[in-house]
Amino acid sequence: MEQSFNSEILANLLDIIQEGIIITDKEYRIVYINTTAEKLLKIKKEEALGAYCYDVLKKIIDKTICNCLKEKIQTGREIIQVPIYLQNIEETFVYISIFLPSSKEFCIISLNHGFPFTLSDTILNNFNEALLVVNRNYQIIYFNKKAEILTGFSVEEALGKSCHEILKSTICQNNCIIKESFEKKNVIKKSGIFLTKKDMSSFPAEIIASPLFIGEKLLGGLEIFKDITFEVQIQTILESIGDGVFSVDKHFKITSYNQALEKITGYTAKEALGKPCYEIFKSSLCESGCPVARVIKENKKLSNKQAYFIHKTGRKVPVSITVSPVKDSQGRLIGAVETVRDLSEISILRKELTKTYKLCDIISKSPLIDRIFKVLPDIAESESTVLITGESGTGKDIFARAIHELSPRKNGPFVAVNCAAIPDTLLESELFGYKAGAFTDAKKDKPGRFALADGGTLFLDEIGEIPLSLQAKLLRAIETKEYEPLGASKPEKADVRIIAATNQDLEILVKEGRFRQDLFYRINVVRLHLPPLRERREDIPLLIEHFIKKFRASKGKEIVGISEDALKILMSYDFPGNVRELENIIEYCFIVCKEGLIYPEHLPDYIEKKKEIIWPSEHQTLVSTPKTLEEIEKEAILQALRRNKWRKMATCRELGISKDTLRRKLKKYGLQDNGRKISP
Ligand SMILES: Nc1ncnc2c1ncn2[C@@H]1O[C@H](COP(=O)(O)OP(=O)(O)OP(=O)(O)O)[C@@H](O)[C@H]1O
Repeated sequence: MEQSFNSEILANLLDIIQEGIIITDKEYRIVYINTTAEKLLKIKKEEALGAYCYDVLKKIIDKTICNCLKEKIQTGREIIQVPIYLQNIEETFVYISIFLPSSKEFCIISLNHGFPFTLSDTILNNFNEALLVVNRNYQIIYFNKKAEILTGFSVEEALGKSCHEILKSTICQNNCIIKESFEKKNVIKKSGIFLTKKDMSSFPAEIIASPLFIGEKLLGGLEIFKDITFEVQIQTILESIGDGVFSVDKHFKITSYNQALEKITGYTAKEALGKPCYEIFKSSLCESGCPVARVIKENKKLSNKQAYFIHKTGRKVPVSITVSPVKDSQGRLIGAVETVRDLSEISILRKELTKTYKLCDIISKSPLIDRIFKVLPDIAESESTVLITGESGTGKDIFARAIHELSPRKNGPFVAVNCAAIPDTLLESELFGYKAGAFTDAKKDKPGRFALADGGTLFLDEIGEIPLSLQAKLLRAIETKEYEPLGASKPEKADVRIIAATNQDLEILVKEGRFRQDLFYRINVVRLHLPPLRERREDIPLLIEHFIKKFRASKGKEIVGISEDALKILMSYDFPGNVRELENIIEYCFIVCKEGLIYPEHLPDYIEKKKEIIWPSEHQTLVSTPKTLEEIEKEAILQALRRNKWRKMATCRELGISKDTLRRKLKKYGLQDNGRKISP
């Protein structure tokens, strides 16, 4: 049968090719076997010729495979490139192809020295990544289509070459990745390596190298490489922006992660990549309303959602996040990208802006008040007499209470006396008490405020109103801690700390001879001046909120805040009655307003009219246009009230009218109805 192939040239040619060739007759008896096939099958030409091919092959091919091949040949079917494992000494893999010419006169069996792929060539060529396979000597034995495109070398140029000649990567010389994978017997992945193409241009690549073993025996290795120019460009962009950016796949695994995020979360990209996003960010939204899940589900962008992350150190980081869906080239959803803005600084600034100081029941955001807060504990700690000055309603009373609360006397009584509210004739017995029989109505002993305040604090409000006749006795009581109740034969002791307050200028009263200088010096040991509300307008919104809360609780009305317009009006109002006036205004609003927000129409009328008629500014002349006598009188009373900080008694004194007359005039001009509290 050899004669059928009597062309010696053909026989010689077949003999030198690297492919094993066996030719059988139609009975599948071997009529030709070339040298490569002899070597591969470990059989001598003489033994093989005339033998049935499957008798020869089954010695080195797994029986089941051999039977399967036999069956196929017998049914006349061709076999192309089936990888088979030869159980010869070298234990190699070969591709077996069996061609049956149409005449079916003979059959050609070819044995390709191949590699143990279970994937067919078609699959490998359609593989998305460039792929090459090397043998143990780093010679390329497989090179797919993508590898051709990426490197510019054809498969013919690549096969048989050493891989470094084709890939020419920056790590080929010293850090050969495939060599490393052989040594470590593991898959190695490297990114940011530059590969040089056939045309000498280069591109950044990611390479995965894997050794190929059969049992313990190293056969070679494969390299998968891809051009990551786009990713590098994107990464460069991502690194150059200040916001944190990361992307996740559909399973919430982090696929990219920029440097800004490392700062926000404390986790490096290395720690984060490949992890589920909730493990890294631990956001306040992770469990309840995961925005990434929502975006993936609804395929819709989500903007500026406020949340916080937990930093690696456990600190809460306030953030604003925007999440967008990510699609592949065919428009299929493949994940999401999230941008993260760190709001820490903004919230620090916001906190700074909304910083409020609170001490006991006093709230403020004014640095002027904060300065007082800072010294108040020390003042409280001392036993010194304190003089609190400030216009009416600025908070002298609550500051006095705060001093008491912070002092070592806090468990003792706090007794307040408004010296202006008690008629001069009664003030002495009110302060010092009396003994039974001291005067006609004195049936039994009555302790005074000094006695009641024993071991605690006595707050003498409006101390400027104390008549001169009583000032000497008061001075003695403060200095010696001893006093004599009316009708007493001997002094009594009272361990009292004095806090005095006034809205008058005591120095002027001293000059005018209406206040004793020695008493003034005695009480003016520590002086606190409370600025009027118009000098700390920043407190207005805060106090409005405070009073709304207070009245909401006590009056049970669902008033939740103040409208911008109403706030604007109050912000530009001068508040001659200070915090007390503001408190009264809000209380008035709680009567007029049903629920929701306080609007301008809920504010007392006089506030809007103040500049026109009711509250002329201090510099406005009384008679700028012709006025009626009544108008002049009304304005004169208002000016006097203003000068006397809205105190009736002082106003009466200045105008030389009685309290009754003033009361009538105020009623006549409707001044009581305007919401302003006028002190006695
Ligand atoms: N900073 C503040 N925070 C909260 N409430 C305040 C503040 N300042 C004043 N108030 C409230 O305003 C009202 C008036 O304050 P307070 O009676 O202390 O003023 P005052 O200066 O003693 O007035 P007067 O001189 O007329 O006696 C009180 O209800 C008080 O609780």
